[in-house]
Amino acid sequence: MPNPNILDAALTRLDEAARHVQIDSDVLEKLKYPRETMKVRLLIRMDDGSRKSFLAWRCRYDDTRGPTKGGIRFHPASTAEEVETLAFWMTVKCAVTNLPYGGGKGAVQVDPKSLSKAELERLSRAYVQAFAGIIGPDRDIPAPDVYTNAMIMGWMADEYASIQGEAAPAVITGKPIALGGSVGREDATARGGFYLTCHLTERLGLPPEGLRVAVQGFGNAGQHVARLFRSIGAKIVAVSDSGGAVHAASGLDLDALLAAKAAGRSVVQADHGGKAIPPEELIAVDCDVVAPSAMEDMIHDGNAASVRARVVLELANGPITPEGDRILADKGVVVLPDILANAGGVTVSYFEWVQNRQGFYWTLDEVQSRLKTIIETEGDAVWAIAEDKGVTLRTAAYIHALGRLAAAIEAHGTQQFFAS
Ligand SMILES: NC(=O)c1ccc[n+]([C@@H]2O[C@H](COP(=O)([O-])OP(=O)(O)OC[C@H]3O[C@@H](n4cnc5c(N)ncnc54)[C@H](O)[C@@H]3O)[C@@H](O)[C@H]2O)c1
Repeated sequence: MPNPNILDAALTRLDEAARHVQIDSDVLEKLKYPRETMKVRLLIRMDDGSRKSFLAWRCRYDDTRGPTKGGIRFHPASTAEEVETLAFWMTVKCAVTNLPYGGGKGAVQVDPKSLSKAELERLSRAYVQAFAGIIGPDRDIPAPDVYTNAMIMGWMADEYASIQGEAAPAVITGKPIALGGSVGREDATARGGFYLTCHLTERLGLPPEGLRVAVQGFGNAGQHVARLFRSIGAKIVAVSDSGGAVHAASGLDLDALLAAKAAGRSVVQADHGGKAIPPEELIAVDCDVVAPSAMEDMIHDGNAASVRARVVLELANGPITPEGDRILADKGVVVLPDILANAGGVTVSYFEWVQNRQGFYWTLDEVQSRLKTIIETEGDAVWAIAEDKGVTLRTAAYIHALGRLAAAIEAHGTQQFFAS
């Protein structure tokens, strides 16, 4: 269940960053609340002929730097506050990576595993019917998130095109390639985090070879990051999903785990070559990098002290609470913060939007090398701020983002400008 104060906790990170820079008070005032959050009830026809209602939201947190951008989550525990927090993080993330976007997010409170495929399609189309006035290629551009995928984005783009009476592929990213998606989008979130970790290996004090990696959450982000780390010879020592967790100090059989997921089974049902462990023990396994890739608030004051990894790679959004952060910093664990570490997804979503608008499509090499350049450039900038100001990489990333957000907000005139 999401923490009801999750937005307040997220905003404390911004306040912490603001203490290290000189910015106009307008900036924090503007970022204190979301610009707009729309809540609707989606009513769909179920396969048995009955009708069922689902709560759904779309939030546009801030659009100073451009149209709002952010995924749509289908999850039974989603709330308005969670959506607004995720939209706030998107605002900051797009500023860290210097994408010409503000931040948005959406969700449907639903357990998608309880729906048939046809019901899932009706729900996805109903979402776009409800929010067609708030989304748009120059207004608010959704993408996949937890329990949504390329096929769902394709249904949504199709529904939007029917409503507008013309094709508008740039309204949504993460689409199937055959429907205007970008090559390289599928693994982009994981790839961004992977590039960042590899780029900083020496500075992070990680062994260049024989890296041991644990992955919490084995969906899009988790599966791809495991595959990418394996490609450089790393061992995947533990993984988990909503069905449980498995561990092998000598390395799990990743192909068996991926095959089980592809067949719709949990990691615990795979022929993984290790042993099942209680899911809460995953973050405490002996490894070099632990990559939370599931939900928010997974590392907190109750378990942060048990983390044995040297580095936490935040592929999930908000997996560490502020108290958890403090404990990890005291232990000397380096956290690669979500707003930089998982920004590969929105970066390649941006590339997809650019390609849709140009009607000109890039090669995989072009996508990956542009992603690498952005992640490494912004990673270096964040690292330099952390060194210069003696702050964590998270605070440094917020400072970096705040500089760009402030420049945009202050360009409309500051308090000093209007009062003088
Ligand atoms: N997909 C993207 O492009 C993208 C981009 C940026 C950030 N993220 C973030 O990454 C995280 C994962 O997103 P995704 O797209 O990979 O979702 P996904 O739906 O593909 O996978 C989520 C995974 O988490 C697992 N999970 C759920 N609850 C869990 C729990 N309590 N313990 C362990 N595992 C659990 C699920 O079983 C599933 O394997 C989210 O925080 C999301 O916001 C995703």
